[in-house]
Amino acid sequence: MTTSHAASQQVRIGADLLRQNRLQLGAALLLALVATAGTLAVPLLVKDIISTFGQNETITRPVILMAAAALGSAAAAAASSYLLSRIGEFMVLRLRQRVMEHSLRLPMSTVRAQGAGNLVARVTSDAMLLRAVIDIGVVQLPLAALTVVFTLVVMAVLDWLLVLITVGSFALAGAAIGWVLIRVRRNIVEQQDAVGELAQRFTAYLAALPTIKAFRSEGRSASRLGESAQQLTGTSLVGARLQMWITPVMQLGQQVALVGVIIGGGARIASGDLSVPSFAAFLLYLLQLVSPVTVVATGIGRLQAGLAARTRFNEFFDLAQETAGAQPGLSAPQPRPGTAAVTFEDVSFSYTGVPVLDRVTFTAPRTGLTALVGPSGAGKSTCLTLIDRFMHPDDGKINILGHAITDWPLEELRSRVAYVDQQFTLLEGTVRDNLQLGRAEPASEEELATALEAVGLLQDLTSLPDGLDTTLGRENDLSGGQRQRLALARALLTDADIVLLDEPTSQMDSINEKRFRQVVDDLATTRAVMVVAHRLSTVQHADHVVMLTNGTLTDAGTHQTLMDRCSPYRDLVNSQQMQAA
Ligand SMILES: Nc1ncnc2c1ncn2[C@@H]1O[C@H](COP(=O)(O)OP(=O)(O)OP(=O)(O)O)[C@@H](O)[C@H]1O
Repeated sequence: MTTSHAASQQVRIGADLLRQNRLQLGAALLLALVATAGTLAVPLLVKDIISTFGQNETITRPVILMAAAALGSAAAAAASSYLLSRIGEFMVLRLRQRVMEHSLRLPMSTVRAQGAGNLVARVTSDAMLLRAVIDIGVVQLPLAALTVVFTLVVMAVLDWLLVLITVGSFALAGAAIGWVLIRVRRNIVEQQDAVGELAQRFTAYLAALPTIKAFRSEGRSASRLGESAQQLTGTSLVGARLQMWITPVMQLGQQVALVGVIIGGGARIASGDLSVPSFAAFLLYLLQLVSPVTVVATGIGRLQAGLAARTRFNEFFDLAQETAGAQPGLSAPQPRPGTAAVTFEDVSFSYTGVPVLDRVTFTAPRTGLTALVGPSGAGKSTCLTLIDRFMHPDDGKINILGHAITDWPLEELRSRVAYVDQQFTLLEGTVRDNLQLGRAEPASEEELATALEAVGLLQDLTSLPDGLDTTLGRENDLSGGQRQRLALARALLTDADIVLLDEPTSQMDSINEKRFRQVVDDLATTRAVMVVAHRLSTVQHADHVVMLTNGTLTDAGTHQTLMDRCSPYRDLVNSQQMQAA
């Protein structure tokens, strides 16, 4: 059963905005209307001033009115624009928060398929594009359209024939731009895909930087990245070639209108159908019309970009989150007494169609150390990831603490399983944050010290510049072995019933490996500890050994039983003893 957040996660800009910003949006709209009214009033006031000259009256009043209209309009426009920016920023904030949370709740396979860089591009550039929908679409565009209509109405009152000339000229330009805008939207989706692809490749190359440097591949890698950047540039240039027409075509429309209006207006004045002040006001309106008409034309282009970004967000929010397991609301199951910690029954699993585990059956008891051994690629790590439900078996049954794995709500399952992966991952955060990752409640100083002492890290970490509050990840990093021991201390600080350790001693020296064995033995007295290990010395004393070869179970039992009856295991042990000798 998947958590079907999809429908509720969709980006519904209109509904979202109205719900959360009703007052601010109303104020922004009102201020924008005031600004537009002020702008519209100015030419009429100019007409009054010209008429006043003819009547030999004082012009003080219309001049003051005109100045007040112009200044008031500017102030209202500024305030409206700030309010809109504010609404847009908060919408982008909420969207970014949702994208990041949704990304973290996706299944690992989906995150791998999407690529980290692609997800980063959503939070950065896609979110910025979507902001345009607020900046432009909510107030500016409707208001500009309204201004155009009002202006045309006032112009029609001044002279209907000249308005027909104006509308005809702009309509021709509009039709040409409409053709362009349809293509702009398609191009913007392609551009955003290319931005995601570039970010994805760059992130992957940065993650592999030590290898790139070690193999002197900076130049070759840079030129491959350059190719991705070139692809993006190619797509962006197609967009630029489309968009370059918008403003010139609008200006052309305006020039045609201007010439037509001047010729037509001249004829109308000569025939006595139009007064000079009205013609002056008409011309001012015509000049004023260009700005809102251009806002409409370019605004529709930016709106298209925002809507294209919205489509990408909706596709992203359609990705199903991790399966939640048991129905929400049902009380979480309790471990069944007397049952094994982990049971695999005929479990099969494949990565995108390639079989990795084939009907694997084994049991890990409730307490004690279970070792998963076998040649490289046998499927040992895959078994651990299935236990933490990062992935699902294609077939077979996995039971955890007496219940089918899917009967556990995901959160509950993971609170009962502590997992130390092969990369002994550290988060960018303080040592303390890293240690407490699996805990609901913060650990006391004493608990932290005990866990660090147990893995032999107390001295190393307390002598860092800020002790346990030192931030790891950028300037301060730990050695491979220290990372491994910190990851183990993190598992010690949880009260998980099952501890999964994937290659936990691969980077430890012999002193720390010995210490590790002691820690694991102590842990295994009260919990189930499952260890994947290549170095059999780490796990030879295990209560239970499970050997896998090529995705199938070879044998399971104590070390001695397997030595007696399982020749592949014997060979594995002997080959390591020979290497050690
Ligand atoms: N993300 C993945 N996508 C596709 N195939 C994968 C993925 N991870 C592992 N595999 C494949 O699954 C098989 C089992 O891998 P797994 O890591 O479980 O083996 P392992 O026994 O732990 O190996 P090792 O001891 O080398 O760590 C291998 O053939 C591997 O190539």
